[in-house]
Amino acid sequence: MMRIGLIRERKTPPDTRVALTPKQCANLMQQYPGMTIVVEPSPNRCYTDDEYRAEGITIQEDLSDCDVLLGIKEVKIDYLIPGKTYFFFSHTKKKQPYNQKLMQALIEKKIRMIDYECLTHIDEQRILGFGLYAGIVGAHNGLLTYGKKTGTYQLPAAHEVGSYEDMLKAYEQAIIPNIKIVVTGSGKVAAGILDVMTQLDIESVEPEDFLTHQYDYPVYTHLKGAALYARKDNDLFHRDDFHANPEAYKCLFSQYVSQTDILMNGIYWDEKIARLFEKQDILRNDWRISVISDITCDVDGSVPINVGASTIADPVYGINRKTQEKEVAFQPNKEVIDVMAVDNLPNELPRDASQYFGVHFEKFVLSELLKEESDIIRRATICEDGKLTSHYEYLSDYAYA
Ligand SMILES: NC(=O)c1ccc[n+]([C@@H]2O[C@H](COP(=O)([O-])OP(=O)(O)OC[C@H]3O[C@@H](n4cnc5c(N)ncnc54)[C@H](O)[C@@H]3O)[C@@H](O)[C@H]2O)c1
Repeated sequence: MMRIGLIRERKTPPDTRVALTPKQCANLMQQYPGMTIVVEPSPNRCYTDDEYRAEGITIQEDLSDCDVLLGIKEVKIDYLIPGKTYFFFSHTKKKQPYNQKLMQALIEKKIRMIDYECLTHIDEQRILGFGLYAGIVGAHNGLLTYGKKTGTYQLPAAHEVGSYEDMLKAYEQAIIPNIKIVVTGSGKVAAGILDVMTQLDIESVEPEDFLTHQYDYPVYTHLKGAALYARKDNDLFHRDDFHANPEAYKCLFSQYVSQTDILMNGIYWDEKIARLFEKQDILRNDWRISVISDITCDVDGSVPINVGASTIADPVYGINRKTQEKEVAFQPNKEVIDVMAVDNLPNELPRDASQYFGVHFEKFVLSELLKEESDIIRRATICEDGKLTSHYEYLSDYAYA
């Protein structure tokens, strides 16, 4: 017997995504007769309370009779119910200062905190995330921006269209000019970007050909691993060594800046990893990139001209190549590079993103949760019974302060 509650998102602005769609809830209750799923009402969720009711799901304010509570973003401390098992993105595993109080409250309230971000397969690949839809929306926004900046074609904004299916209908009319696109990354974001490239019939070409050929149709090349990084001492690339010693590697992107119209950035990045280019590179005479869709979206990170996250309502800003100052976007000249830096891209297609998330939650996580013992759940449990679990003891000074 397990009672699962879908909690209401309370951050401002409210996140509209949800861990399970109405249909997924109904299917799970049918599949597992001992399981009940109830939903806390919400005026903002991308699936309405009525859509849950229509599938026979109970809407209830008080979730204290549930065993497991599923959210998306950090739960406000006052709303944490002591002793429960919670799943959400807690953003505590890197000792994020802004969530230290939340971490301490999880300990105090003896909550079993299972963080979606920490659910991994044995090889450390993440199981759950919204990266695919970040990649899809980020690629779409990059193309939309290029069309608007150059006046060559128009695409509707993803959040105006509302679903990926309808976005694909818009692609049937879109004629993309003979541009060259670089896609970076090796995870779920990159998979989403590549999906859009395929849907728009943009041809894939090898990195060497991309650098040396011009094409009379739109093309992209996908840079990851050895095509993007090489050891400084011997020019080789080994994935495990790169993950362990990123400082020993240089980035090979610089040769692409003279051959690329749009950069779609979907890499994993941290401060030890070389940037794709340096700020002063945008002054190069051979600089060609006019749009950067920085889906990775670290401020002053792998894309050093990311000067801050933008919003779904106002997703793009310009960066003047000479002054490096922010300017209005979509100016039809080469002196301003347009940067798309939305950091909550999946919220543009929240119904698709939630559906995708729910499928993976059901497939890889729920079955583990129902087991007596699960390595996947154990590895992702940050704390329980008022203590950090052994995997997360490194958080002691942060969690018990
Ligand atoms: N803008 C947005 O709305 C948005 C949404 C989701 C994700 N993102 C960002 O996009 C980036 C990529 O996300 P993703 O979903 O593709 O990630 P992912 O976990 O699916 O893939 C990450 C990839 O990076 C590789 N990698 C390289 N060095 C690594 C290291 N030191 N540690 C871990 N992995 C390493 C992994 O092997 C993996 O292939 C992240 O920075 C993420 O924060 C942005």
